[in-house]
Amino acid sequence: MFSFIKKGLDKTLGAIKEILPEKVEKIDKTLLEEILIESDIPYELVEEIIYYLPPSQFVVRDDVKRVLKAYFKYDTTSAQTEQNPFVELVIGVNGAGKTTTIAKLAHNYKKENQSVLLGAADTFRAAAIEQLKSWAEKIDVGIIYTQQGHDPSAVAYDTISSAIAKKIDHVIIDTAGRLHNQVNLANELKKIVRICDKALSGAPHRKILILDGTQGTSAINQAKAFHEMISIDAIIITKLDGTAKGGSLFGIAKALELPIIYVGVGEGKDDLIPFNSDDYIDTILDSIFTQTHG
Ligand SMILES: Nc1nc2c(ncn2[C@@H]2O[C@H](COP(=O)(O)OP(=O)(O)OP(=O)(O)O)[C@@H](O)[C@H]2O)c(=O)[nH]1
Repeated sequence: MFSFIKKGLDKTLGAIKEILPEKVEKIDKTLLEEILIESDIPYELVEEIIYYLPPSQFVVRDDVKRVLKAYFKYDTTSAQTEQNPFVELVIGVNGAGKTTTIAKLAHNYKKENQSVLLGAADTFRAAAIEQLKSWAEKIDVGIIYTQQGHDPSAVAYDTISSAIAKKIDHVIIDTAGRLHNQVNLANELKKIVRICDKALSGAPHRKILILDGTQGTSAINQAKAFHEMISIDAIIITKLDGTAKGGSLFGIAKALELPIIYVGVGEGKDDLIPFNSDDYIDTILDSIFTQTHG
């Protein structure tokens, strides 16, 4: 797992190495500040991190770790997936990596010998339905879909009902990332949430927001808008492998006060790894300090 997060942070670690070619035992806070800014931690946060460090000009690994770790206090290590079916609603703007992430998530569950049914409730674009169908085939899981333009809530309802009838463990429902306008989108998402609850009281059990990690801090505003619409439960950051902005996770965790549950580190079905803030922070600190973790 450790090497997996390293794969996702490869470009970020490369950028750190440009600033700091040799690892150090103690780091000058001015240099640390530069590294944190370069990895796309929002500036106010960098200032805050520096403020919470000991007053001396040079700081050691443990000092930095303690301060960085505090930003991930919302993380949960285990998912509350005891409900059957466990219903997840996946939300995010087009291109964030929603479809791919749904496939990866489904593949993960399958690897744990759990059954999965997908619901193609992004009925706004025909391509979205086709793309999810093609992934469902590739990873060999069932999918409920309808024609473009049909009611997405009906798809959500049918998917959950079908999963209950077939005793399926996991339902993952795709949603539209964009409609004609923002109000329509909000209304549609709220309706889907209501209808899920009608199909199975308490569903959806987890509303997951997909954020593109290459967008850095600008993803935060997007996330806030979705959070206001339907109150998100957890975040997945995609394309961490494609960016040198690996530090943006601090900004996202702090601004949204939500757990980051997985990160996407590639385009394949196995490229979704559970997010562990200790591994993430240690991997970054390993590229700065000679002292190893543990
Ligand atoms: N490198 C990398 N690429 C990713 C990752 N996740 C998704 N992608 C790519 O990002 C692109 C968009 O992903 P989609 O899953 O189609 O995104 P979407 O949000 O469903 O977007 P629409 O299909 O436009 O609604 C695709 O080319 C994916 O292969 C990731 O973790 N790493």
